[in-house]
Amino acid sequence: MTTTTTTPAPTGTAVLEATGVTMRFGGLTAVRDVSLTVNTGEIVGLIGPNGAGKTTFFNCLTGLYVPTEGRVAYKGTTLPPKPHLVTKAGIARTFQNIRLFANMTVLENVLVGRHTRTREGLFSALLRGPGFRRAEAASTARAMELLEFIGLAHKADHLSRNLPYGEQRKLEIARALASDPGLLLLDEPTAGMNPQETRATEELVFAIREQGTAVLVIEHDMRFIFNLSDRVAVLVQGQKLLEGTPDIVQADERVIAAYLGTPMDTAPEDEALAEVQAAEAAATKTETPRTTKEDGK
Ligand SMILES: Nc1ncnc2c1ncn2[C@@H]1O[C@H](COP(=O)(O)OP(=O)(O)OP(=O)(O)O)[C@@H](O)[C@H]1O
Repeated sequence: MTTTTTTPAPTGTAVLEATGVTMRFGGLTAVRDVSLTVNTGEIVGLIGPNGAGKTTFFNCLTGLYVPTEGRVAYKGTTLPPKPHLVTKAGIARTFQNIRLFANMTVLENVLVGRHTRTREGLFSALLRGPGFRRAEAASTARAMELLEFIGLAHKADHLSRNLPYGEQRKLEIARALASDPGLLLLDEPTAGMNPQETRATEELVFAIREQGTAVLVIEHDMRFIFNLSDRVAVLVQGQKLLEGTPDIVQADERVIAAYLGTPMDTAPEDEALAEVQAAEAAATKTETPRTTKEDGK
């Protein structure tokens, strides 16, 4: 079978350009020389086995980590590695584990996400002058709009800890959207969801794209990712193994091998493919008896 590493023509201008991003933790290189572009109007999926470096890469994009090497640019401007400045620039994210303010209401949680878009400072807030009140009203209106959008407006005054799990995940997305991002990063948005909730999340992500926000999403649910994404990038052992349309990626033998845990060498391109094919051919020829394998002898 012939495999191709193809990146389709960009659908718009680049929103995110990560170039040669490397992140080392002492002796461990969690992300190695990864480049990735997300264009306006795109949903891009990022997949890879556990420990492949996906979240570390997200952390490099959002300023939580300062990459050891590489550059991250948003709409052509290099981003400073500071989370609040990255959010202010136009990139918002959700986390693998829910990070809501449990004792705040649904509306308040979304309002927290608005703070980077509110100009009013501390004095204005303390004095509660007309400027502050106008800004506060505008923020509340926008937050309510977002709650309508995700279908939680009727629960605006509920404590977030009382929401069912699927709604908490939705609320996290609303909070991220409150900063009016041009790019939304979702880290495993369907983790722990039932099939209906997953389906609803898929619809929500499409709607977010319709509204003009590009999306980069990490997911382990392959059906979700291949349905959703215009393009999928695969990370294995910190390196980008390949990138392409869902059709190309899901048919790629290296991806199948990586998910089955076949060890990869340093080069993720043709060398690795040759290794995987050679290993598979050897395994077919030897046909080791099952009992010997299970005994590990
Ligand atoms: N702060 C850290 N310090 C040291 N090592 C780290 C740190 N963060 C991540 N790592 C290591 O970097 C590698 C990549 O981890 P990362 O969490 O980015 O993978 P992942 O692809 O997101 O995995 P998963 O799908 O399980 O969430 C792992 O070996 C992990 O142990």
